[in-house]
Parts: sequence; structure tokens; C-alpha cells
Amino acid sequence: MALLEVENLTVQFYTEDGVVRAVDGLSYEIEAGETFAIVGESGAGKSVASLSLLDLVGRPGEIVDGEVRFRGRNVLELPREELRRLRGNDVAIVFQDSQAALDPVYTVGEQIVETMRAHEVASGREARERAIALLERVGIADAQSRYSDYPHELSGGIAQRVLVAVGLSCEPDLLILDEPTTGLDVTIQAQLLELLEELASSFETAIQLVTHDLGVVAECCDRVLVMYGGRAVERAPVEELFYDPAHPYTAGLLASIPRIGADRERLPSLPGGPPNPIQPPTGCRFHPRCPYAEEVCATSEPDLVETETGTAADATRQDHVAACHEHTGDLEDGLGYAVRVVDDSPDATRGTSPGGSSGRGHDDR
Ligand SMILES: Nc1ncnc2c1ncn2[C@@H]1O[C@H](COP(=O)(O)OP(=O)(O)OP(=O)(O)O)[C@@H](O)[C@H]1O
Repeated sequence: MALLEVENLTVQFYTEDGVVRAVDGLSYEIEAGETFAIVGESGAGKSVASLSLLDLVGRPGEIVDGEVRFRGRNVLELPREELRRLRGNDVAIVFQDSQAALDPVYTVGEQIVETMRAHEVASGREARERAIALLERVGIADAQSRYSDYPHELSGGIAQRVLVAVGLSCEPDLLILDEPTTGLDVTIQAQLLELLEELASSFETAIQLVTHDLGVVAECCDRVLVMYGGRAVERAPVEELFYDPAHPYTAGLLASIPRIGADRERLPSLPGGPPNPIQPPTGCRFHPRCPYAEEVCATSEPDLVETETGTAADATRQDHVAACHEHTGDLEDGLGYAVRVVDDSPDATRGTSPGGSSGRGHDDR
């Protein structure tokens, strides 16, 4: 049994303009200690999916279907008191806007100590000592004096680290980070990512990292789920996704990262914007933006299938799955992109050849 099992999660918002299906039949799993990324453009449903893990979707939203099992128990059916214990103790969420997430009237130390006290992890002097040790652990210099700082006295990078410390204060098994590096400068981003990697291995904490930035994913994740219009369009181990993207949307996301993909001009860029969430396109939701779309793409929605075999995927498999008619065998002309990733090391060039109805093959040049 995986640490977290999400099955057919479906979340709707009831708005004046109609029903928004923010998350639509999402399934995935996270193993203990694993770093798992959810990527996609703004509005793809990443944050709503994350909030759902702790049953935190408020009105006008509603989880209308699916299960979220943590250690085998459905979070969405837990009694209130158990759910409260789960939040923070077992699963912690760090939101994107760190300044807003910290309470302005409490010092950094008080916020960490209060979290420990509320979850009965530690109190009094012990909590204070542990809080200072945690601040040091997340790389904050002079932790002793930072302990007494108020949130407004912190820079963005430090505030983000403090939030990670708050998140880790109860030693959760799963830490959900929503856009943790947004708004930070590149150096601070790199430091934070390094820190997350280190924490994940030393605390054995699994991480669900939510981001729109595939560059961030490349730095520190084991597996990746790509979302588009509320649905999973691709899921793969991180290397596999970068070297052999199976969905044209993923290829488009990759094309926008500098450095990765020396032959970027051969990848399709992404014209247009995200789909209308109230009236998504028929068939494959990505088809209006897809350079390889054929008639079938507008009329029939592709299932999530294993890219090698074309057989139906389930949440449990660790391998490479995608929702594109190319992999169900229904696309006549195939995917015409090629990815050629040139590593820093001189002899580490790998790539994929252009797709076709015969399937995409490796092209180790
Ligand atoms: N409170 C709300 N009321 C109405 N619609 C909402 C609400 N919250 C989210 N949505 C809708 O749900 C969909 C998914 O939103 P979500 O915030 O999960 O996307 P996201 O992928 O996390 O994007 P971002 O990167 O911008 O945070 C969007 O269409 C959004 O408009």
C-alpha cells in the first residue's frame, strides 16, 4: 500500500457562470519518502487537488467523487477530530504566499511552538529548543535571534524557509508544497530546492510539490504528474518525462524551459491559453492547442494508458502513462516532435526520435 492513494478525485465549484470541474477523475499514488511533482499551467487544478487531500476545499467547492486514502484510510470519511490530527501531524501543507500564510501578530518561534503544542508533539522549553533546531535545519542563519522575529521582518526566502519549518514541526509523513519557489530569486530558489531534497531524505518525508515550472521539477523530484484542465495527461518518472515526453502538452511545457532541450525549435510551443473550465473542449481538452490534433481528438476523449502497451493505466503503476490518442493507437499521423536533451557532460546526449504510428523510439545520438 502506498502512503497516499488518490483515486478518481473529482472536485467541482458552483459559480454564477456555471459548474467548474476543477479536478476531474484524478488518480495517483505517493510512496513514503518520495518526492512527487504535480505540474501544469495556472487553472489546471493543482491547488484544488492539493487542498482536497486534507478535505480543505471550501464553498463554493465540493468534492463530488473519489477517495483520498492516507495509509489506507479514506481522509474524506474521517471523523472531525481524526481529520484535525491528520492535518499537521501526518500531512502538512505549505502554501505559495509565505508572508500571507504566517500570522503577522506572532513571532516565528511562537508559530512553530504553537503548531507543536496544538498537535501535542512538544511544549514548553522542549518545543522552543526544537523550534530553534528546526530553523537551523532549514538553513536559517542565527536561528536563535530569528526565533523572535515577526513575519514582516523576514525576506521572502527566509519566510518561505520558516513556513517549511512550520510544516516540518510535527514531522509529517507527507509535506505538500504549493509553488514554494514562486517569487523567489533564482539563487534562493536553488537553495530551497536543495533543502527540500535533503529534508525529504533525512526526515523520510514524502513531498508533493505543486508547480507550474518543470525546471523546478528537474531539480528535485522522483516522479511527475502533468495536469491539464483538471485531468491527468501524463505521469512518469522524472527522467523519463524529460527524455521522452509522451503528451504534446508536456512537450510544449518542456519547450519553454531554457537549457533543457537544445533542439527546442523542434518542440511545439504552446499557443493559446488554458481551456474554459466551465465548457471544456470536446474530446481531448488539449486538442485546440495541439499541433498534431486529428479528427478523433475532437470527438473522443483519450484514456490514460501505458505509453508502451496502450493498455489502461491505474494509479498504482510506477511506469509511464499518458492520455493521448497516439498511445491508444488512434492517431494516424502520429506525434511529429523530437526531443533531444543535451546534458552538461560531454557524452551524455540522449533523445527521442519523431513519433509516428509505429511508436516513438529512442535515438541515442
Ligand atoms: N473558490 C473558487 N471558486 C470558483 N472556482 C474556483 C475556486 N477555486 C478554484 N477554482 C477553479 O478551479 C480551477 C482549478 O484551480 P486551481 O487553483 O486548482 O488551479 P492551479 O492549477 O492550482 O492554478 P495556479 O497555479 O494558478 O494556482 C480553476 O478553473 C479555478 O478557476
